[in-house]
Amino acid sequence: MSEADAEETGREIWIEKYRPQTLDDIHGQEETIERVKSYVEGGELPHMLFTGPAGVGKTTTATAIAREIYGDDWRGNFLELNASDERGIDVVRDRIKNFARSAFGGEDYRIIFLDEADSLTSDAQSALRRTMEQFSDNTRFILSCNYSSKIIDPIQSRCAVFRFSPLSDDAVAGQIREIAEAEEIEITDEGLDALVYAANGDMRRAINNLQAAATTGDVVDEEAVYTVTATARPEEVEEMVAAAVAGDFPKARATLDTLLTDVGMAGGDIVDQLHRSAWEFDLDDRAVVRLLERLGEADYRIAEGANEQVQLEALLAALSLDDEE
Ligand SMILES: Nc1ncnc2c1ncn2[C@@H]1O[C@H](COP(=O)(O)OP(=O)(O)OP(=O)(O)O)[C@@H](O)[C@H]1O
Repeated sequence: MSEADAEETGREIWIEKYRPQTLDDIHGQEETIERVKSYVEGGELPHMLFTGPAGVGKTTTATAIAREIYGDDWRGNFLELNASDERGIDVVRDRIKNFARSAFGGEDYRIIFLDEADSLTSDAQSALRRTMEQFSDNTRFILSCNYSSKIIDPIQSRCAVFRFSPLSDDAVAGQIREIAEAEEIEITDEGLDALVYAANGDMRRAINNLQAAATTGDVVDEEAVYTVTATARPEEVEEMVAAAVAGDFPKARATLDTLLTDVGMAGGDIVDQLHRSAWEFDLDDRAVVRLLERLGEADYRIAEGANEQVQLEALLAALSLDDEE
C-alpha cells in the first residue's frame, strides 16, 4: 500500500504519520539537535555522521534538515539510500553519481542520506570516501550507523560526528501522549509505563506498540501492551531470578519456559531485560554481581549462536547452585 493509499484508508502507520517534520519537534536529543541547528542556521553544512541505536531519530533529523534547508522542494534535493541494499555498493555508488550529476534547481548542494553505513566493508567504505570527495562541491553526505567504530577513520575525519542516545523515558512518554491524544485513544498510566518500559529508549518501537495495542480494545492498558509486545513484565523476570537465587530451580525454569514459549521472547531479549533491571531487583549486592557475571557469559554465547534455552537454563542453574555454596 502506498503512503497516500494508507492515509486514505486511515491505516497509515503512525511512525510515518507522526514523524517530526522540524528539528524543534524532535523529542529528546537536545544537545545533538542544538549542534545540528547551528550548522543549518549557519548555512554551511558539513558532511555528517549520525551514530546511535535504532529508532531514536537519526533518519528523522536528516529529513528535518532537508525540509529546513529546501522547504517544500526537499524531496528533489534529498536522496535516501540504504547501504545494506543487497544489490551492493556499486548500485549505491551509481545512484549517488546520477543524483549528484543531475540538473540542479539553483541550490548550492544536495543531501545524500546513507543509512546503515556501518554495514559496508572497509573496501566499500574506501570507495565511498572517494565518491564523497569527488562530489563534495555540490553534495553533502549524512551517514547513519549504529556503531561509529565500524566506520573507517578517513570517513570519520571528514564528517562532523553526532551521537544519538537511547531516548529518555520522559521523551518517549511525551511523544506517546501526544499521539494518543491526536488519535483520541485512552491510555492508562500503567499502559503508558508499560509502553515506555518495552521501548527501552526506542521511539519507533514505542509508537508501533501503541498502534498495535490500540487495535486490541477501547483502552490501552498494561494488559493490552504486554499482549502485543513480546516483553516480559518486570515482575516476571524478577520472580524468575528470585526463585533461582533462592535455590528453587524448577520454579525459575517454569517461568523461563513461559517467557520463551507463551510470551514469545527471544533469548537475547530476556538477557537484555535482565541486564536492564538487575539493580532494581530485590536482591543483595552479591547476588546481583553473580547475576551480571552469568549474564555476560550467556549474552556472549547466545550472540555466538549457542542455543538460547540451554544458555538461559544454565544461567538459572548456576544461580541456584551458587546459593548452596
Ligand atoms: N527523537 C524522536 N522524536 C520523535 N519521534 C521519533 C524520534 N525518534 C524516532 N521517532 C519516531 O520513530 C520513527 C523512526 O525513527 P528514525 O527513522 O528517525 O530512526 P533512526 O534513528 O533513523 O533508526 P534506524 O537506525 O533504525 O534507521 C520516526 O518515524 C518517528 O516517528
